[in-house]
Amino acid sequence: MPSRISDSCRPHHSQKHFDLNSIKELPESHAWTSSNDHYTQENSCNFESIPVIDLDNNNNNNNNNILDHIGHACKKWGAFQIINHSISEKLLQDIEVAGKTLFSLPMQQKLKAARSPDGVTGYGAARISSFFSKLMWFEGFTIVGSPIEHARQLWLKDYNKFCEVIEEYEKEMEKLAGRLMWLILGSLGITKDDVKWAVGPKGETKEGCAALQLNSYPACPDPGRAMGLAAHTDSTILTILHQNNTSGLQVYQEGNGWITVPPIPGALVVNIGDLLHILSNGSYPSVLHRAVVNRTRYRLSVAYLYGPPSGVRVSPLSKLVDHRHPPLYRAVTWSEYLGTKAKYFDKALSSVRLCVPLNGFTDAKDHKGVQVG
Ligand SMILES: C=C1C[C@]23C[C@@]1(O)CC[C@H]2[C@@]12CCC[C@@](C)(C(=O)O1)[C@H]2[C@@H]3C(=O)O
Ligand SMILES: O=C(O)CCC(=O)C(=O)O
Ligand SMILES: [Fe+2]
Repeated sequence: MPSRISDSCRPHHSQKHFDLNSIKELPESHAWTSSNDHYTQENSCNFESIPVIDLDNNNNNNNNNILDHIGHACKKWGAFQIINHSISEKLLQDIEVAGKTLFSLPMQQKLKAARSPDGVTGYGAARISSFFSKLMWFEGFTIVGSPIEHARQLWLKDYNKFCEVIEEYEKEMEKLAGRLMWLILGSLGITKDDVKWAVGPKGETKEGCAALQLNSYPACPDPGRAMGLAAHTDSTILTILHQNNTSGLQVYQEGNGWITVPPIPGALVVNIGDLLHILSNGSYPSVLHRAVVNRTRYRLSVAYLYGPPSGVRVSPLSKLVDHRHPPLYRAVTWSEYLGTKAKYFDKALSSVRLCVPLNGFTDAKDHKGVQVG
């Protein structure tokens, strides 16, 4: 990802680094209550979760069938799981091992690759921490492109395997993300002819920008009062998430509250991000989601955050705009939007909004009447 994205993310405060693995009692700094940022741990029971979509054409009657499923999932949930997606089990295992190896290093070692105050990549707390009064039970590592510089800081030598796995994962995810973007847009009746910025001279999908985020959630002595990763939407077109076999991811659904997304071996979760919300002119709202933690089990997730190519200004697609559906958002580059998110967090989408539509539809989060966090 280009440095321009790096310029846009400035944390508001620095924090002490806790070694969460060795803490036996939840510190006050990590104890969330209902008064902290509208925090609520209540989960809904007995509700269906996000759909599982089989990407293998042979298992669906035809491509239209997949598009219908995807369209329905995007409208109703803003998220879905995919199976038969072409990412091998081996690569998913390898990335898990790479993540675990990194997070099990001693703290002083991980801090050698700490994210700098105005940087994007490296080891650190959740970027959105500055918007909350309590700390999250979380440690993260962000990679953009080659991980080699950080790998050198972490290990000095023998980091080749780690780098190979990360690069292979990024390569495979880039292909899958492009394919998913076209499927999702296809479900809105959009073709390659309608999105010039995404198509190269030979009709190929242009390489987008992306970040790989490794998320670690150690077992927590008091999970009911802790928060893994507070509620947020991603600033992406879409995010592809791999979670290990410990549940924790929850999506928010109007009327039903927080719904757990169960880990399915080999499946990947796809989240609609804010830029797709903008592209679709509000038809496919970005999904509010969070991660909760577990008393006994370690949880790891790997998010591939996919955005448009550098410098591209994303705005509601003209095919989705007419006199009855005026454009709801102004054009933004990913870098600009990340800057907006770093400043306004859950108000970022509203801050690039142009007008209130005739049908009275509001932003996903306003609509849900939920305050993020
Ligand atoms: C490209 C990016 C999206 C992200 C900010 C970042 O520069 C790299 C990390 C991403 C992440 C992952 C966890 C949730 C999130 C809100 C955050 O704090 O860092 C997202 C950011 C985002 O989507 O805005
Ligand atoms: O760990 C998870 O399940 C969620 C991670 C996430 O939301 C993110 O990385 O953006
Ligand atoms: Fe996320």
